[in-house]
Amino acid sequence: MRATLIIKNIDNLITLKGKDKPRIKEEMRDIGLIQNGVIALNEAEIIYVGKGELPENITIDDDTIIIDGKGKTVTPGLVDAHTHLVHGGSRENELSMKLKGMEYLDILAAGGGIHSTVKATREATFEQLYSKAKKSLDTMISYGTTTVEAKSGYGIGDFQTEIKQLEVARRLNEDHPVDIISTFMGAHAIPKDYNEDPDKFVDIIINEMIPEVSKRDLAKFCDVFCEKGVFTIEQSRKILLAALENGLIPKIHADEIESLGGAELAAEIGCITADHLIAASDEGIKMMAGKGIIANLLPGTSFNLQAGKFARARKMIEEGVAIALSTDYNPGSCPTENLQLVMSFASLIMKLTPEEVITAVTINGAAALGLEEKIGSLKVGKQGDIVIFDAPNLDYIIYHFGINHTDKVVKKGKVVFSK
Ligand SMILES: N=CN[C@@H](CCC(=O)O)C(=O)O
Ligand SMILES: [Zn+2]
Repeated sequence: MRATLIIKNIDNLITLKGKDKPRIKEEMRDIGLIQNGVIALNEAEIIYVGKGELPENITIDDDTIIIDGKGKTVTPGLVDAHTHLVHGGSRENELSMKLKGMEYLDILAAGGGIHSTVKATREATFEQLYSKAKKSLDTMISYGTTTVEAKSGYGIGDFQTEIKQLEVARRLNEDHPVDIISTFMGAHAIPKDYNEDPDKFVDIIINEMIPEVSKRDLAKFCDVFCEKGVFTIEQSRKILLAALENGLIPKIHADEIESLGGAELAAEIGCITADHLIAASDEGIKMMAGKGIIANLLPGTSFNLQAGKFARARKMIEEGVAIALSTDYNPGSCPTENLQLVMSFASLIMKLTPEEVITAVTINGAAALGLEEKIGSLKVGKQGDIVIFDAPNLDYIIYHFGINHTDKVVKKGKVVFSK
């Protein structure tokens, strides 16, 4: 078979070969490392992965792109399965408030935080949102991210703004090399007009918004911010059950700040992921393991909220919960697109091994988006999404933190970023 692109002499080729399922426990440390590796693609598809030379049945010609992997570490394209990609404005004005001791939920309750991004997002045109999000996608791809989840959630009471966000994401998915998977998050904050009767807003989400998003095929997932002062467990349950009834896959911002029982609810409903989980209870973690719910952890947010608390990733792995890692890129609690930095935080602070970290941002990230059969590992037949790191080994990428190690990014068989 003809190769259109090959990468050869790869010092460390991390394939993540193995089952197309979320990896748990010791599976998270089995990364399918090949030294002196070679990989061949035919257009968007991987046609060979091995050691040494290409076999004779893989042919090359003058048009084949040949990349030398000497001194490099090669991995599957990184998956960022939790972002608030499309939004207006930025919130650096919150830094001085935080430095004075004001906390995230205090800023939100005072009408700032998410509410100020809601205002900026409502005021922004489609084109303004598009070009701001496109810039972020360009940054993400430069750090090796090839698939991104993008939530709505900055329209809240204003459904047209939610739709505008989802339509921007849809257009960017068509125009930009990064694949974007959309999530409807109308339940991101209680609009001020419904402060006295939040259940009325929940009813609108359930009876009007979710059916319309589903009918217009604007999102694959539905998310809710289940948190003290935001959506209660009971309200979150209703919203996620309505999502299921309308064919949207439920996921949840769970136990980010307070231990409300979000992890338990994720297990009860059968969410694809529960995200954040900084304050998740022992019981919640056990229940997630029992039901196979993926923990999508966001250590960049813990770092930025200065809460001094990170999700108990080691405990989760011991209990058999599959871990994914994402940026949570958003203008308030985690203003960074840099997934490599998140990988370093996960190891240096949450004590994951480099092998567990790379599993979390590849095959487990893919599983967090229901895409584990298509992306997340380098196997024959899978999509050719690949990162070439200018790093001699995996540990180096994580240990040498805060800089961009990407040399090249291949998306669907095409070089889409080159240093
Ligand atoms: N916590 C809720 N949502 C985001 C923050 C959004 C914002 O502050 O604008 C999060 O995941 O942390
Ligand atoms: Zn979030």
